[in-house]
Amino acid sequence: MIVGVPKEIKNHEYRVGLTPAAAKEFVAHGHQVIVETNAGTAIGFTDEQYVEAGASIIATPAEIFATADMIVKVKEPQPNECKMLREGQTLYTYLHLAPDATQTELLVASGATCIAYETVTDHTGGLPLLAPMSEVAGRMSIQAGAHHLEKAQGGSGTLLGGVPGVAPAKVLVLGGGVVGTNAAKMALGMGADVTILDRSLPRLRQLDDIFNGTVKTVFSTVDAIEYYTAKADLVIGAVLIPGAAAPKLINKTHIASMKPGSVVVDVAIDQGGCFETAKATTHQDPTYVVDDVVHYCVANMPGGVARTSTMALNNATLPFGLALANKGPKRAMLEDKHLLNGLNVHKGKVTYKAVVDALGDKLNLEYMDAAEALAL
Ligand SMILES: NC(=O)C1=CN([C@@H]2O[C@H](COP(=O)(O)OP(=O)(O)OC[C@H]3O[C@@H](n4cnc5c(N)ncnc54)[C@H](O)[C@@H]3O)[C@@H](O)[C@H]2O)C=CC1
Ligand SMILES: CC(=O)C(=O)O
Ligand SMILES: [Mg+2]
Repeated sequence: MIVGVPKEIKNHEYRVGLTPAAAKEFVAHGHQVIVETNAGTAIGFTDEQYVEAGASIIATPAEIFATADMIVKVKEPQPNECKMLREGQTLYTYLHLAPDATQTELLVASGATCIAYETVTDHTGGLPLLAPMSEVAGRMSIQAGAHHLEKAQGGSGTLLGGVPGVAPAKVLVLGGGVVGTNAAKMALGMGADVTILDRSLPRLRQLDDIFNGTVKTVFSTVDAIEYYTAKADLVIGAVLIPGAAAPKLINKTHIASMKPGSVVVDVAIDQGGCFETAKATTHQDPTYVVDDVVHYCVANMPGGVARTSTMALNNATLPFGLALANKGPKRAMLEDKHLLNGLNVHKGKVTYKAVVDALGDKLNLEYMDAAEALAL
């Protein structure tokens, strides 16, 4: 199979779909790998390294999309990329379709087989291709929050850990999954006073064990959200219902109740965000202010530490990517229900229920079971 790796084009996105080491694995399995020139240069993966790995360097994205059987990316395809996809071609990348009608419409129109990293599952009920980026974004969320609590960044001038004689800042983490756990680790490490809200009691029990009582765990209710948000210096939005639009847990009234100069980091913004006041921002212009509360809502946070993120992402995506290439996408998915869960769009059919729930009426979409769609 010909595996194509275009350069990412989202704002300040320097990650790349395959590292040279991953490209070498595909070549070792008898595949041809084509990489757009300078796809990884910004993070130290040079064209020469890809050539040494056995890949070919291609001048333009148009040539990659025209030639490749499978496109391996990081971020959701931008409109001009969607328009280059075609039936019979596989797209393997993050998609986040539920909050994105434009992309969904374009992928349906393309006829291509579109596999979303973020909905591939594992036998523990986890999301193995989302997890590495959630680890990164969770850790970064505290760095970003601490930075924006500084006066010069619009914050209240609060140090997360406090100092002897001055109490630490209060950090509220909404959602104690991968992002939330990694955020809590960093916040604790900096000496903050951390509370995690989740609606899963088993998860709260696990968190209590993991943190050995050093974080407060609270069952997520409207009342708890109201109470803890008003007291927090920093709120991290980290909830997820896989593949679905994020629930809006924090409304305008909650935001208005916060202290001036408090900071919210909506990591869940890639699924539409869990703050009513959130809108996606970029690394170039990451924040805006609503009711004196600084909002940081960067939809591709791991792109900020693109070298670490690319290696972490490839560790997770490589085995599934090789299965797709070695067996062909159809057989690979039919033989692995966890990979099949990644299929969101195939031959114009939407095969992920939560996407149809979010956009079905607006786009006139009908849901089709993934295995059934693969038989088309
Ligand atoms: N902005 C960015 O650059 C990035 C964003 N993300 C996003 O971060 C979000 C979280 O991802 P993960 O931590 O991997 O998900 P996860 O599935 O590991 O954790 C989500 C947690 O939210 C909890 N939850 C769901 N509904 C809730 C509610 N109503 N109240 C309280 N808790 C609730 C679940 O019980 C679960 O523990 C996702 O939207 C993901 O796409 C991930 C990586 C990068
Ligand atoms: C998960 C995601 O959206 C990202 O890593 O950019
Ligand atoms: Mg206020």
